[in-house]
Amino acid sequence: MDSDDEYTPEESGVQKTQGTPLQTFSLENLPTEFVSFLSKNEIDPAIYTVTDLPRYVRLNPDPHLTITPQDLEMELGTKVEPVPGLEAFCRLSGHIKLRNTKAYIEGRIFGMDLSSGIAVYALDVQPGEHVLDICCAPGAKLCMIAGLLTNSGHVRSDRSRASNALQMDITGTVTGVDISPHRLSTCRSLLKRHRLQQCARLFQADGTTFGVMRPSAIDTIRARIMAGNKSNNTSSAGNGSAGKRSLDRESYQNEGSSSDESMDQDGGPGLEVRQQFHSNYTQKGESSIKRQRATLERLSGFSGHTDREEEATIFNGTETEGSHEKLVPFFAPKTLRNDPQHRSEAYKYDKVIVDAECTHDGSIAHILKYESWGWDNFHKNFMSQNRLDSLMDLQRGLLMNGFRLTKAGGIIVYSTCSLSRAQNEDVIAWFLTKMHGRAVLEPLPKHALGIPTANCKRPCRSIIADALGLQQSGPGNANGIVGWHGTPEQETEMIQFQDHIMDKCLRYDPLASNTSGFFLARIRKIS
Ligand SMILES: C[S@@+](CC[C@H](N)C(=O)[O-])C[C@H]1O[C@@H](n2cnc3c(N)ncnc32)[C@H](O)[C@@H]1O
Repeated sequence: MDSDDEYTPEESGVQKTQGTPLQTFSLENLPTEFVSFLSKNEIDPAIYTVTDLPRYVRLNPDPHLTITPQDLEMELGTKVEPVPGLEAFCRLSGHIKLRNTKAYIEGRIFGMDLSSGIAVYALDVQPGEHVLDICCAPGAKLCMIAGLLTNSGHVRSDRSRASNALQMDITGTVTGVDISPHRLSTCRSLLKRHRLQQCARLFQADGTTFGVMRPSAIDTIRARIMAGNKSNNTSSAGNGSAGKRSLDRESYQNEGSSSDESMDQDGGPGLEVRQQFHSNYTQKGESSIKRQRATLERLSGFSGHTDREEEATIFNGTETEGSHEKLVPFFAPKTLRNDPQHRSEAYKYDKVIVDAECTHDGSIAHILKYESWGWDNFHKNFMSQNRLDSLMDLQRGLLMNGFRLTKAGGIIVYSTCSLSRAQNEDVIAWFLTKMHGRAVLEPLPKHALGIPTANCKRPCRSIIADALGLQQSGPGNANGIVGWHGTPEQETEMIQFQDHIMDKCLRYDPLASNTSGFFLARIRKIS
């Protein structure tokens, strides 16, 4: 829950604001149930003493809505420093309430933590791509994705004609899904305030079963514009302008990874971070896939595990064309409103972000707000036993469905603002095991922007063994839960698999990184 400024007490399930958050905080104020949750999940309560984390804003890159750091500094009356390497992000010195500022009301800035920005960069959004954001509300990441699709670096900043604006706005789309209608309303308002609504549509649905593929109606419009631009370009050869740019854009789409270079000649947004996160599907990637698959095979000892069957039992949705009910969007611009909602493989998304519902324990600012909002509300919202019991299943279901809706070769980013192992490394370990080589982790830079990350936690071996269908044995712990013990060879494979997850995923925590707590995994869908 990074965009704290987007959350009202009501959106957090609290009826009334009873004051402002404390600037100083004593650990003794934390409720007993929460302390026991932290202890059970090996989360250091000291993270809640870091109450002076820097605040970040992202400046709207739209030239009509932009503001310079200098002007923002004047308006806010506090130091505003651009974050080197992460264009449009600025660090604020003071604890300003952004909601009431002119820059915020006019859609010139977004409140967003750095770690969330890094999650979006891990998606490596390219012009023309179709992105799905599962658990999208209130919408900080969705707006950033929409901005990357419509304001790609220099392209929009010098556009001069209306037709050019249209052409830029439809080169890619983002589809947001959330279960909560009032959070989706906030998301819709954010999109409109920041004038990003042309490429975005929203659905109120359960992200574990949502089945609407990327919009297809847009293909016809795009083809028409591309054809028009080609002839424009021939007739106006030499004079630069709109036609030339549209061809450039077309070649970005055709050339795949080389698009980065062409985009960034003039300095695209977040160049440095995008380069750090960009990882090509190269020979090196392929050998890593083979290694991951072989490890799982050796570990499972030919347990007869069939991932396709498993997947079929998890999903009850169908991916075939045929008669189906169309889902009415919660919000969609005219161009995307009457989409036929094709269901076939060809309409899967290029990139999917699953910013999963979680216990939010890493979001310091949010947790500390309950000091004034009332811990009872916190307990009701996040700590009730029912919720905790079903949360990991929900996260697994969200990730599985995100995977299902991604095209082969596409990227899925899984993130949470929890620091618990169960909601992060364990979900990833379970998922990779179930996918048995059809999904692989891609490396994420441990020191992007020079921000140190915390060590990842060792995923639970019983969960991995269970997912692989391996027999659990041994004396069992105090609760009677029986652990897994393998042959010496299997033990080695198990450790390698756990190390692999710890090595490839990222954790930010307030003590190590001086950011909100955040977990991130980048997954490539192989087939
Ligand atoms: C961590 S917040 C997402 C923050 C958001 N990605 C952003 O950047 O602003 C988690 C969201 O998951 C939503 N959610 C919870 N259960 C869901 C489900 N089954 N399907 C879809 N969304 C769900 C919640 O309503 C909440 O808005």
